Amino acid sequence: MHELFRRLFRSKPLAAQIFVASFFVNLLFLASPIFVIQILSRYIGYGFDGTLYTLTGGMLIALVLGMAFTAIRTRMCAVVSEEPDQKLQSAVLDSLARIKASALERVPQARVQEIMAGPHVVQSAYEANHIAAVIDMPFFLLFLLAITALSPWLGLITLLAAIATVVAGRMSMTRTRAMDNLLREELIRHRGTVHSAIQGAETVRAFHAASFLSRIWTEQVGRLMDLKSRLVSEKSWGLGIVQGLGALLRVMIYAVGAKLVVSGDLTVGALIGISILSAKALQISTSFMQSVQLMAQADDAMRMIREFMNLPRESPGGTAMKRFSGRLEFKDVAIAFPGSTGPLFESLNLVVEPGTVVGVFGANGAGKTTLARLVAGLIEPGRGQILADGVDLRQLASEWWRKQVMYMPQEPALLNGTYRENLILLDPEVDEARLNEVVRRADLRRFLDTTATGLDTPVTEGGRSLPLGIRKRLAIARALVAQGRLAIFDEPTEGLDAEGCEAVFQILNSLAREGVTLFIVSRDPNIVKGYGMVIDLNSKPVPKIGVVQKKPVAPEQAAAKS
Ligand SMILES: Nc1ncnc2c1ncn2[C@@H]1O[C@H](COP(=O)(O)OP(=O)(O)OP(=O)(O)O)[C@@H](O)[C@H]1O
Repeated sequence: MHELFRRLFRSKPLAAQIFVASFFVNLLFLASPIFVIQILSRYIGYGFDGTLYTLTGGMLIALVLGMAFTAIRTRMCAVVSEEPDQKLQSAVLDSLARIKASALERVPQARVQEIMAGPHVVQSAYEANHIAAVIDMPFFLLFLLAITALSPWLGLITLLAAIATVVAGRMSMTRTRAMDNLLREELIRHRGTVHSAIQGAETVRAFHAASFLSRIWTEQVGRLMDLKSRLVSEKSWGLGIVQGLGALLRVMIYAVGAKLVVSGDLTVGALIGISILSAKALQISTSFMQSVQLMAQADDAMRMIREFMNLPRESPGGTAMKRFSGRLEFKDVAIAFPGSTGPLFESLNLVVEPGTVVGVFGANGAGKTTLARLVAGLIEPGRGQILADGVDLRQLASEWWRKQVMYMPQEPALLNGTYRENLILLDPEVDEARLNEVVRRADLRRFLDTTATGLDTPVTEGGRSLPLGIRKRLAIARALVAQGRLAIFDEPTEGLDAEGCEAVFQILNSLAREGVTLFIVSRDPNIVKGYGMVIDLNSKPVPKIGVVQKKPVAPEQAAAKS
């Protein structure tokens, strides 16, 4: 409800107009019972056709006006949610893009998906008809007053029925809300399993994992079905009560009303009119409760979204230097992941002059990729500092820093867009000539020539169906578009064929010649020969630093020397 008022009173004039329109919508609804009462008591009583025509004409005008006011109100209620819905959508997407990678990694993917779907839940709850249903609630009094004016006893019965509807709805809402939350948690777990089964479809077949999967599946689906059936019976209990109350109200109205008619305190026409009015009054209170229930679900979705949006973010501000030379300094850098018994590495102290080729070396799991991600500014050290030209990476504007870095991750992922859109992410203004040059350097031309639309071919499923070598080449090209003074290549030749490896050597050589600082994680002996400096992460917990060449040297030159 708080969110509804927030949305509604963002524009006070609009809120006032909606209330005025709602007043007329409800007032005009009174026309039909009045018509019934008048027809029954006047026309049937006196048989004068003029009365019938006048009443019918008036009724038709009221109907048309009622429809017009309803349409106007619906349009205005839709406006109430337009901007907040759009803002929520973009805030969620913005959070997804800006939350620190280390924080995002701790949220299960299935939960992130649920959070991303949250704005749709909120949107459905705040649709125009639900907003109108809540605003209609005060006008319940209008109908109650009309009934009470005709018969206080029947007014009291209607009031009691409406109170019972709201109380029953409230009780049902409290019980179903807790169950809804349980169901959501269970669904998130189940979606995680589904996701891993889809991602690992090949593994499931190759390792006969179907029975393993089916055990987990059966347990999860069993819990889900149990929760769903409890929820359905809870909801149908609530629905049953509401329907029962509706029927009970009709019975009571006619039973008490009939007695009043017989005793001469009420006319038949008034009884039928009251019946219409009380049905409308009860419908207002029922719709109100249904909409409030949806809004409570939206509140839960909003709570999840808010928790997500409160996760630590990359700073939007920060320093953007005029020029970055490529000089890096590591001061007492240490990192440990939550749940691990000790640091992955610590006390990393090192100065990397511009143009140095730094090789990162270590066994599987030694922390090579972690170090590469630290330098790329994707994660932050637990202790110490990484300085770029003397400025801590944490103080740099992340957007600016990413443009200084040509980063090629070990497992490159693409976004669903075209190849071109993926390549120009860091520099959407890059000209065609440069793009073609980058494509040539990454040895992508041959592959692109096999496609009908070249760079404009769409990427689907994040590029997972593409051969690893092509994904790597695309990732290299994407990195090169940045044209920074620091290149971080994580296992650049892993999975590449001879031509691909050759293209990587050439790229590394030319970058080294241009004086770009190279940070390379690789076991490829041809690249290893080119290292000017080595960080050995096998030495635990303090990495060993080895200076292989005093001066920066390209891999190609080193290969020639050996
Ligand atoms: N986000 C994370 N959360 C928790 N632990 C992590 C995270 N990222 C990496 N690790 C752990 O840190 C250790 C080092 O991982 P990293 O990927 O840096 O190793 P690596 O040397 O690159 O390995 P490889 O040679 O297999 O590529 C591993 O034990 C890994 O499980």
